[in-house]
Amino acid sequence: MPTQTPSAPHKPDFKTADLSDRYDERVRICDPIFRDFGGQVRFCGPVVTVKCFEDNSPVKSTLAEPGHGRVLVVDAGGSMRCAMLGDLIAAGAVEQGWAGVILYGCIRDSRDIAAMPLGVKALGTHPRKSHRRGEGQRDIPVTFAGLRFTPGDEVYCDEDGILVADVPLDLD
Ligand SMILES: O=C([O-])CC(=O)C(=O)O
Repeated sequence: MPTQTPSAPHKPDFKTADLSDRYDERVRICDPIFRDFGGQVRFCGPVVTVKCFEDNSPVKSTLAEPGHGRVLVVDAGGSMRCAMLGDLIAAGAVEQGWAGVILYGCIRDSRDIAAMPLGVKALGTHPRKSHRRGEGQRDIPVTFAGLRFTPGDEVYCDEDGILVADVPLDLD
């Protein structure tokens, strides 16, 4: 067993395809609009949500908190006009033990983020940073890519996509 720091997310073995077959109508599946940018493609954990548009203040502040293996789901309105996550915030998320980020928007510093042990699913990349005016909401249900994410849902991500359940799934 590799040694993990206390805050490092547990990395379970699963395939979303198998979970879809096994749990069928008990799980919801995201429209396939995301690309993988993180060094960790398979990740899962309880959902924390933020909603913000071209202002990444709540992304930065939330990922600076202890992650406890959770996944930050960001409804950034699908903006393709700036990046809501870059290498510094992502490195902080790794440090704090977040399992990953699902971002309905763009990232930057993608080469650096690809080398980090963090799951990152996003729409694309953009060189420009976002505003930071302290605007946005946290811990509310968010809807994008055909799915509603509610804080406390469990999300499962891999190369094939994003699957959401109301309760943790038995992965054995
Ligand atoms: O600071 C930002 O807004 C995004 C960024 O570039 C980083 O996280 O390094």
